[in-house]
Amino acid sequence: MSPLLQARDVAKSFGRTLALRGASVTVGAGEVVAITGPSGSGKSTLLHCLAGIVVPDAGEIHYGGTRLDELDEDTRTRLRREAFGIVFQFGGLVPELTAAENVAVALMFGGLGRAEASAAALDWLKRVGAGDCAPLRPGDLSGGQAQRVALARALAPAPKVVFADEPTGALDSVAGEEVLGLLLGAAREHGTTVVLVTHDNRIAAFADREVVVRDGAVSEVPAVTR
Ligand SMILES: Nc1ncnc2c1ncn2[C@@H]1O[C@H](COP(=O)(O)OP(=O)(O)OP(=O)(O)O)[C@@H](O)[C@H]1O
Repeated sequence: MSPLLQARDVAKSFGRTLALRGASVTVGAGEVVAITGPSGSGKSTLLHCLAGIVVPDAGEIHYGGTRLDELDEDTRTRLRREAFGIVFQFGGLVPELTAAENVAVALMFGGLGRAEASAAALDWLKRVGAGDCAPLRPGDLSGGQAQRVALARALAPAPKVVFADEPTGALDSVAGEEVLGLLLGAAREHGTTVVLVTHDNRIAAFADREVVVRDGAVSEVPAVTR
């Protein structure tokens, strides 16, 4: 499998807190990788560095042939919008927009016109079982509905990589596995690479590979034969 994403010796501090101290990880194209580890070990920070949301203090982030950490902010943001889909624990939806508009806006960033984007947004909401949510604003959605809408928004523009930070964290285990099933089903269908942070071993077991972060560094767990 050819490497698509790589963190090399990444360090990141927040004030006096050293969140990452030389973390390295390689993710292959089409691979589903779960980042696990104790609370506060640096999982989210590593995900944010890989996704170009946080710029490391030291080390390198490679995406394809591009040094993500060396791009200026505008270029990094553009690349993120074009190539990455991002799902956060509590959805991270824009509160003023309806569910359908939240998804449509992501498609319009990708170049679709308003009418096309609205139609495609509705299709995606139906695909993730959130068709009824289309006219509702995030404040009127349950946690599970918001997660489904966030998933539709992340997947609709056909990203190369989906980054998900505790994508099932706000859900009970049944709903969590369902949302994860939708994410992995869509990803495997399209060959999308998925990097997800989870503290839940059952969720991690669905990944191709688990990467464990401890004290800001990575110890990779070998691929499990299933
Ligand atoms: N924006 C920030 N400002 C200050 N400190 C931060 C920030 N982000 C992370 N940290 C600190 O960096 C360390 C690593 O945090 P991170 O969120 O990456 O860990 P985590 O493994 O994802 O934790 P959790 O499982 O609890 O979400 C923690 O000590 C955290 O408090």
